Amino acid sequence: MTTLKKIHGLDNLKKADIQQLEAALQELTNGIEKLDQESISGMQKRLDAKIKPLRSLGVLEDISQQLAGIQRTSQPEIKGKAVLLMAGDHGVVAEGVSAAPQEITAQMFYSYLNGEAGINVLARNSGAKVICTDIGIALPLDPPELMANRVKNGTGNIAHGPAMTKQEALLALLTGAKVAAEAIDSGINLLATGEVGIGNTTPSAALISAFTGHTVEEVTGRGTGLKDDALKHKQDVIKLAIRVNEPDLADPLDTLAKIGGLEIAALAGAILEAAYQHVPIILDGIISTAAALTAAQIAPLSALYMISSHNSEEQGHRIALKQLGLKPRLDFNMRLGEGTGAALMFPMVEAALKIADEMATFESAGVSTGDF
Ligand SMILES: O=C(O)c1ccc[n+]([C@@H]2O[C@H](COP(=O)([O-])O)[C@@H](O)[C@H]2O)c1
Ligand SMILES: Cc1cc2nc[nH]c2cc1C
Repeated sequence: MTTLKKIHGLDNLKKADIQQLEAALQELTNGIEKLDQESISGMQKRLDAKIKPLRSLGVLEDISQQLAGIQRTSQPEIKGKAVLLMAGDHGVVAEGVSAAPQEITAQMFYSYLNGEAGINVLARNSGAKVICTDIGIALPLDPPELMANRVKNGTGNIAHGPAMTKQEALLALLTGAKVAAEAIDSGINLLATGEVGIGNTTPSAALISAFTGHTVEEVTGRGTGLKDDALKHKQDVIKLAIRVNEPDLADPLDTLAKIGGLEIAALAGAILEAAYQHVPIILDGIISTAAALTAAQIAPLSALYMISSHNSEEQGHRIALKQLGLKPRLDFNMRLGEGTGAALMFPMVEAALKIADEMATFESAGVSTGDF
């Protein structure tokens, strides 16, 4: 993995003050462009010449066109794939909002590094790397270098106060951007989002409720497996968190800092960086999509670079996708997170480009054309 010298004008994010971090984010968001329409039309022409009724490959054709628009060529290529897995803890677990104990975040982080978790298996299956970042685990890690990107040891308890300061949220976001930029610099040009963080379906639901206007009940699910009573309690905690913190909904960074999470901020930054660098990014489940919503609130054009994957069992995921103008493509009753749903989408994206590259045309195959 390469280490970039500068990220949006800054040499050392940790040493930057809030104005410098704000300026870097501004530079990042201002640089996100629309997709290239000429390349999209060029891809559509290529697809329309293939031996099939027009548009008969449906979503595969949509994906080919999106990739053409993103890469700004009618001949897009995938050179390398990676899941960016961000790990962070949540002070709100003290309220009993998760069925799992907090130490699992750190324990699972080692499993990812050892290549033995669900995401490692599915990423390997698709020939993708898993790039793991501790952005805010609560426990110390060994060796300490693993904590190089950590912003703080978990968020504050949002039932009592803000998750992060604005400076911490900016730092987490730009660190996520840096991780994405390093991956892209190493030759990766198809990214996917992944995360681990016990308790993180709580801030995800809070953000989705804040950004979509849907009720807390509509967007809150059972996470790792809460029973009925505990689900009702989780909803009450989320309502309390929104009441106590009074996020300024017109200011996405304020909302992210007050009721979000460190890994959510890092994923939002990674998504913005992917868009900035004309790289498509596949979204995983509810936490990834809460990050994507945050990114789209900061820079609406970033949504054009997102590819949806599955429909998480976690209530609220579909609502968040809809707000982004996306539909789930796989319905596998999954709710693991880590990027597992997104990793299943890698072969679909590659299949879409293979159609454009390998399928015969009416002319090359000598197949008759007609009104279809
Ligand atoms: O991706 C999803 O849609 C998803 C749905 C439910 C749970 N998770 C994972 O489970 C953890 C969060 O669940 P919880 O109950 O602790 O909030 C976190 O590590 C996520 O990766 C992930
Ligand atoms: C075991 C376990 C694995 C996970 N991976 C992502 N979130 C998780 C939560 C738990 C509880």
